[in-house]
Amino acid sequence: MGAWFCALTCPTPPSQMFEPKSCTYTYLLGDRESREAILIDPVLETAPRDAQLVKELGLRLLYAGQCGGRTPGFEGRGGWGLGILRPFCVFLDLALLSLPVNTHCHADHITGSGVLRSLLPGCQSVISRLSGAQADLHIEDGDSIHFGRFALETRASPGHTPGCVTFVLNDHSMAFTGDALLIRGCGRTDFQQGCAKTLYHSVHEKIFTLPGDCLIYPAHDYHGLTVSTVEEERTLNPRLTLSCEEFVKVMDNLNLPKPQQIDFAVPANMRCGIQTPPS
Ligand SMILES: N[C@@H](CCC(=O)N[C@@H](CCS)C(=O)NCC(=O)O)C(=O)O
Ligand SMILES: [Fe+2]
Repeated sequence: MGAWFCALTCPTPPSQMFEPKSCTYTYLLGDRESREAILIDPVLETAPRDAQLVKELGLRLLYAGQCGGRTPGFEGRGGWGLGILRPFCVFLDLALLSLPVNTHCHADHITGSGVLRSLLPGCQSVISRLSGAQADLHIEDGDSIHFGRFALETRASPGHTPGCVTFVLNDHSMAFTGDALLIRGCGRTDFQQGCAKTLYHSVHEKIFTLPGDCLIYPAHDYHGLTVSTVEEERTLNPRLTLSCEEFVKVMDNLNLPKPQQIDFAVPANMRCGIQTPPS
């Protein structure tokens, strides 16, 4: 496989970038040939680290413009933005950018997307339309985000929030599940219009239907775990192996403390994590 994580010289095993305060994983994926890259779930505090890595790796500018149909960069089912056709990808020699995409409107940290837009000129943020959050580009179920020879397929996986999506690499070798599916766990459903029944169906229909050896990369881990597989979670996840009815009961009785940053993270993330949001 030609997609790599984080280090050009280290295609395997994939590495992840960690933000310790919220235990968030940020993933950098790129195509060796074109140098186009995508950042999944960047965090405000570690955005400078991510930008530095993008620069060190000599990534080319991936410019995400609004577009009305099929473009070299995006293939969506519906119309994009205002339907104005503009090129999605513009390459600038040694430009320093990748595309930050968010699996959902996070409650526990402020997204790094807004800061990355400043640190890496031309960088544009992506989130699902159903999140209701502001971004340069809004994606929907079935949309593909291309980077070089690769693409991430967007699979709507609501339940933790209504706008949650899972990104699946086009060869189905890895899935970035956000907070829908965590390793031996799943996202809570007690805020942000969460719904346990919806989450159960999302995971079973959109993630557990992937090949058993598909790698699962979540947005968080609180136990030091880094990666799982569809087969592992299908058989070992203590919540998602229950019946839907039992799952709902478990989720209704988690009694977790609310995330420390929720009161300011959610409003900020609705505005791309910055005070001056993209229009
Ligand atoms: N203690 C953390 C918040 C932990 C938390 O609530 N995590 C969420 C995912 C981020 S919105 C979650 O869904 N957890 C599920 C679980 O079973 O732990 C903090 O204060 O930030
Ligand atoms: Fe979350």
